[in-house]
Amino acid sequence: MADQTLGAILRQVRAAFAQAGIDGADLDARLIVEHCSGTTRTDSITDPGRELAPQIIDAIEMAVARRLSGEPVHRILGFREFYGLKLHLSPETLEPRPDTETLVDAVLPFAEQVIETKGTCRILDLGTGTGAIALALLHEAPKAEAVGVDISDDALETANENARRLGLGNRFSTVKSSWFEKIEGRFDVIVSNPPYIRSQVIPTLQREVRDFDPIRALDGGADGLDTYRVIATEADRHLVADGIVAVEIGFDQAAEVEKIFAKEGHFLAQKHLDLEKYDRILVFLRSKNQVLRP
Ligand SMILES: C[S@@+](CC[C@H](N)C(=O)[O-])C[C@H]1O[C@@H](n2cnc3c(N)ncnc32)[C@H](O)[C@@H]1O
Repeated sequence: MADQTLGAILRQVRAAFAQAGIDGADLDARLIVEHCSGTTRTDSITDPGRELAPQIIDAIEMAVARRLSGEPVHRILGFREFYGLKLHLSPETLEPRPDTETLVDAVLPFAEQVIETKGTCRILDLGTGTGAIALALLHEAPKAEAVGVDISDDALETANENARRLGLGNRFSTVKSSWFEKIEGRFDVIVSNPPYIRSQVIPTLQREVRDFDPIRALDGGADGLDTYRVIATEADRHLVADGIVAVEIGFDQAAEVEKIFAKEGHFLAQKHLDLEKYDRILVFLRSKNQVLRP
């Protein structure tokens, strides 16, 4: 990189990403340059002539090479924002997606309703990954408590570390378990963004997802619905009488997932759309008479 000022480097990185056909080339360039140089967006506007030190240029060049080889920008940075929280990523955690914020929105009014009557709300997050869903709920509902479950030690370590950094560690605990296997007790809310991609579709996913998100976080079995069957069958043993189950689903899975839950006696209470207007979140109740806050 010949001109080593902040403005020039940003332009060069942006051009390299655009030429490689990277979606969101502008944003990725800015995130990488700001992260490696410790600058802000304001710095690039007010001080574009700032000289960057050689070790910063080296770090930017390395990050650019990783992005050009297909690694997603947040994997390179090592963290991603979710519901306004900075969450660290690790090799076995899924990068939390904006659509999953809808799951937090869907559950929050119910959690607040439970807190008003019971003083707390017990949440079980199945397949917690970075802890995204549980930690966002705990951050928004300061009297709630959550247990994050995962099969991956690496994910549980990362979720605990995220909880600690966010000051939520005293209300968050983790259990290594295959779904409900090692879970004891009952919860007001069971929430999950399970793996829901059909196994045969995985090789066709964008390389950013296929090569960098852990397969275990994506693969939902032959029809993508394996985990919904487990949750629908076993939730009853772990829910209080007026508890709810809220799950994220694939864009075309609403009817099938509703059927799986209905077969086990759960009533569909709410459907929530994602940012692209697909049914993305389903909320189930045990009783038709229960009233949920919208
Ligand atoms: C789609 S990711 C969701 C991660 C996080 N909740 C989020 O929304 O960003 C699914 C998670 O389920 C975990 N998982 C896969 N199989 C599991 C199993 N048998 N038992 C518990 N967790 C499992 C994966 O390790 C992964 O963290």
